[in-house]
Amino acid sequence: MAQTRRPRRGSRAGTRSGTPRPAPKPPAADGPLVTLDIERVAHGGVFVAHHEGRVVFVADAIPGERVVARVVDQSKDRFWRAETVEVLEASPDRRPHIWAEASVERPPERRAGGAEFGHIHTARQRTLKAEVLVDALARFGGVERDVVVEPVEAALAPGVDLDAGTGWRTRVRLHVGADGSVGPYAARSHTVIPVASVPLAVRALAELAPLADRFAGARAIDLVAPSVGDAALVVVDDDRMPRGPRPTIVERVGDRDFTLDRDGFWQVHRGAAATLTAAVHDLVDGDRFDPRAANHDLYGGVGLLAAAVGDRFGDTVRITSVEADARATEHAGANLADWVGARAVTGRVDRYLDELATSAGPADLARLADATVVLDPPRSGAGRAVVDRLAEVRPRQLVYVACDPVALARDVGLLRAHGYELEALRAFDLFPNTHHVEAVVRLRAIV
Ligand SMILES: C[S@@+](CC[C@H](N)C(=O)[O-])C[C@H]1O[C@@H](n2cnc3c(N)ncnc32)[C@H](O)[C@@H]1O
Repeated sequence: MAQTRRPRRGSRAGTRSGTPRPAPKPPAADGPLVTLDIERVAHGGVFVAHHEGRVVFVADAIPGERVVARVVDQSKDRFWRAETVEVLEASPDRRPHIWAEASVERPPERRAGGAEFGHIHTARQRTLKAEVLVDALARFGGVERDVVVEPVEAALAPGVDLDAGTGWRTRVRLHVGADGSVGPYAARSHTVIPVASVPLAVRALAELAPLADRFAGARAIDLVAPSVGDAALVVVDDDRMPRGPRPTIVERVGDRDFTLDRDGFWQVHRGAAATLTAAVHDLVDGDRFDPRAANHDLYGGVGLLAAAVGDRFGDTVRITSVEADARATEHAGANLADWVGARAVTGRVDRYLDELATSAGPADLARLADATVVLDPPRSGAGRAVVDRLAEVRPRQLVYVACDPVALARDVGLLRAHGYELEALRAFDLFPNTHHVEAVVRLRAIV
């Protein structure tokens, strides 16, 4: 079993920048108990109630329920945070939390990180995620739109239980507590919850998890199960481990293989890469696609979504993958090597677009205006600087892959202000039992 000392680069479920987040303030264990009527879902896996004119964000609840909750954070004037301690009137959509059996002490399932919807039946989880997306698009994007969150098969993972929403994660980060216990962080805290197994993970990782106890001196343990080859346990920041070459893994999507660093970014389960590839493949409008234009895959990673475009339109299509991580770009170049029109460049998207906007001559600008741009930014979204630059070079269609509804909605709002229109949207339940939802949208330049 090989180990590496290098912290993993950003992943959807971990720290996306690769730098550890500061520990949030621990929740108060002695806050007041309040009885609350749960009104609706909010972004971030919590639910909205009111108490004496104040908004309360409540964990572990379901709209329609009446609960007793402990207030764990009163530091803000306008809203409090609370955690359900007793359900007085339960929703028919409530079920035992998926962590309940795995946890070795109680009541950690109430605060387990990464499975904020684990107490809700899977179908209702999807309607709640749709409500979050609809609300975010209306509030921050100015778009009224119905949304259906589609279920996703976690392809080829033995032991996956689609109904329970378990057994799908191929990457898991476990943290090591001061007492040497190993497990995920509790929600909004750096308290480690010891778990005997990891219900969201594919079976190969759940089987590896108990071994993590042997690495109590490490800062964290990453469990990685690539679709090709064996699962591995990767120790992060353990000074006892020798430095070595950075190991690579192979992930297979359809009949394409992608090589990447074992600690590099990859989608969080096997069905996710295939689902997003298919969605990008379908959402690019073929009538507007110009194979000779300056097409781009921004935040390109190791070339997954560029490959989706190549698979649809042929490998003579021109496309440039732009990615900040030099190693990922190197892999993208190799992964797309059989494709004559593809190239991969290392760079931050904002700087790359800046340079493009200032150095492009009239012919380049025309090729950019005819282009299709796929973008799959980190959770914080593309943001104003990138959106402004994109709008300047004005590609005729954008296909935007987003893992955060609010960041997506904000960027859609900015793009609409620049004369883009949201034309198509699909949303996927790539992360059952968590509050996360993935959306793929197409926008077109209208003016
Ligand atoms: C959500 S991942 C998408 C990767 C790829 N599209 C895929 O599906 O595998 C975001 C990628 O953006 C890269 N990244 C983050 N910030 C960036 C920036 N400012 N400029 C360029 N790439 C960035 C990360 O290294 C990561 O590979």
